Amino acid sequence: MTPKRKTTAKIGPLGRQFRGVQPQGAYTADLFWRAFKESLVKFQPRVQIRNPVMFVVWVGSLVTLALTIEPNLFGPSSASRGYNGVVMAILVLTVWFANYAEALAEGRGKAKAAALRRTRSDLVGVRILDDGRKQTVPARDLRKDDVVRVEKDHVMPADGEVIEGAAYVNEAAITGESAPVLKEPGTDIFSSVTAGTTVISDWLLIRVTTNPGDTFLDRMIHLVEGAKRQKTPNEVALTVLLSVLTLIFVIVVASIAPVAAYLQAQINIADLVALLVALIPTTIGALLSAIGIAAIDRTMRFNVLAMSGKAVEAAGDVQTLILDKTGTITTGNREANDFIAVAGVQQSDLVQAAFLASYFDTTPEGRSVISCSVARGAEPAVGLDQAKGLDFSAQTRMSGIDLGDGRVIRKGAVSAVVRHAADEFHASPPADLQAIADRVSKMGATPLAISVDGDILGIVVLSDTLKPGIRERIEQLRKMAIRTIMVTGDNPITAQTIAAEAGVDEFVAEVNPEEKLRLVRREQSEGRLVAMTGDGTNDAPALAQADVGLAMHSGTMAAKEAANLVDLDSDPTKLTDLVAIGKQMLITRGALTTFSIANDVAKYFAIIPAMFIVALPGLAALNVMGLATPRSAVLSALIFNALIIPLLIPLALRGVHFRVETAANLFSRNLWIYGVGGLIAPFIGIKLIDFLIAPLV
Ligand SMILES: Nc1ncnc2c1ncn2[C@@H]1O[C@H](COP(=O)(O)OP(=O)(O)OP(=O)(O)O)[C@@H](O)[C@H]1O
Ligand SMILES: [K+]
Ligand SMILES: [Mg+2]
Repeated sequence: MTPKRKTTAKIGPLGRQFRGVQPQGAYTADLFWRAFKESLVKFQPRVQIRNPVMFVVWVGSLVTLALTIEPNLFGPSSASRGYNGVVMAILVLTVWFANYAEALAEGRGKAKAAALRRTRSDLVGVRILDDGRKQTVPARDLRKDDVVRVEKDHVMPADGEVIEGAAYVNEAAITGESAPVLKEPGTDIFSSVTAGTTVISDWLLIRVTTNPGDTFLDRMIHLVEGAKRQKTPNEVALTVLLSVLTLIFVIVVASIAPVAAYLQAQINIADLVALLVALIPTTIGALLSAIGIAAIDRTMRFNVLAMSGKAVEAAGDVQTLILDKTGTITTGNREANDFIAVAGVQQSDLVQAAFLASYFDTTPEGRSVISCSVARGAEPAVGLDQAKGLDFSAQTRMSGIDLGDGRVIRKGAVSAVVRHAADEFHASPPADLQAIADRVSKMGATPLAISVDGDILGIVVLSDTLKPGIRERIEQLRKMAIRTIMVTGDNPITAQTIAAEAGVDEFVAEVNPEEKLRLVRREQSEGRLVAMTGDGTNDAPALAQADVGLAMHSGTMAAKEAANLVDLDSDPTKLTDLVAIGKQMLITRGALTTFSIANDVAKYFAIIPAMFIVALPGLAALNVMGLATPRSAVLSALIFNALIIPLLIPLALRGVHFRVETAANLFSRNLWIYGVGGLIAPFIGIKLIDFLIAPLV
């Protein structure tokens, strides 16, 4: 059992139509300055070659550099040194803008990674040797199974498991959440500690569970830094498409030279380069990687760690969302608030049995049963010291106690307790039990049956409430054509009530963790991309199988390792935010690709007539923009081509405005805005630039 119970029901972007609620990480002057330095480093050929579109521009700037030095390098040319030099300068600027966009997108991740590195660099641990001696060693010398003692105000040197002591730990360095967490031995979650967190009271004895380099902190640094950032599948596909487009334009432009020679039209190589750069999709080529990095950065500001860009991208394409009932759709603070005895049983006997059944039950449900039963007069019985507790498990759906006097008390899902009574005591359930349970379930509450030696005394009512806003969220998911499936270990009637209240498309009740895995597989076999959340070790297989697996940081290490996203706030409803972030990234990419390609059409009308005006006066008809001179036409187109990049950087980093609507609506709206807008903008922009620079050239 894991406490995915968060009292706060945070409703993120989707609930507020995404706009204006993105976490604000301001771009500081320092970030701009760092990005500037980084952008210069990116001029290296081995960086440029990774982006074929911009690489062509980069090569173009070398060619025009050569022409600036020797204008007649490729044969007699009417272009002056100065003209070639200006073309070169604009091309260098174009490459630089692309470098800057990427550097700016990477900046925050790098800054965060640097902070995490600092945390890691000065970690030391006090190792306890077999003979009991203490030895202070740097964290990098600690190995799996070493035992270390961590005192108040010390930073945890390694990931580990508490084996002795109890202390409050501040995990802010990792999770950003400064509320201290109590760590103690013996529980799945509360006994695991993370390197980089600080003990703020008492002391702990820790058994190290990871070797240096494998800690969660190391993994975080690795991820955040994106050092080995891999292109996502869609990004690769788009890069290939843009490269092919670029190659086609290289061939087209190269074939202009012989045509011109045949027509005896003298054309300048610098103009050919300019034409090529204007035609290839430089806008999206320059901004593509920034869009992807910015999306990962945005998940990070939501306090979600993405194991890869692929996970964020997949979130945008998800078609099925598998959501837990308790703690995801409902607040998960299931509270015992009533006891209903079956006919012939005293209410006080039921209350007392419920109390005893929960005596060793440390789950929130168990503690709640204790406090409610104590309020109604239950009290510890004699002989509890010889009693043996039975922990709750999602498999058995029961918990309980075996008392010293031989009594066996059980509490759990009604079907589980009925089976237990039949199997162990050959007892059949009271006649009115099912009716009481169904009545409770119909209200959306969870009935727990209590049995003593197979006699079922009645029902404890665990009530739970829907998270505020969850219904709206699910409605929005439906509008985006995402199927929602609620899974729960609870009984079918409670499940149905909650499912109806929340408005999910489907629900599956009485599931155990293996069935979650099967459900993920079933959806995938029907060709859908599946997302799910989880926190327990039991959830790990399903998290690994899902296309998007979001693990809770409060969960077990196994779950976190299996998932491709980890929520440091442990708020499972964030899955819906991640879908929004992923979708927004895909939409931004699509919109800017449309814009980029539409944009290039206009430049063709500026440059072609300018190039051939002398040889083919008839082409003047193409000069629809009425640009001043051939020179100013080429330069205006090129300047516009460069300037559009920085103008669109904010949009690339922020993402285009995202609204919940169907894919078809979205597509046609974006086609209008970015397609038609992309067609018109350069006509205006180039004309304006031409007007400004005409007197100068
Ligand atoms: N502490 C407990 N002791 C005994 N029975 C419990 C306890 N907690 C839950 N149960 C019973 O076991 C069932 C299954 O619990 P489980 O945690 O697997 O699922 P759930 O919490 O109901 O749903 P979800 O999968 O949405 O979290 C519950 O519906 C309830 O009937
Ligand atoms: K272009
Ligand atoms: Mg549960």
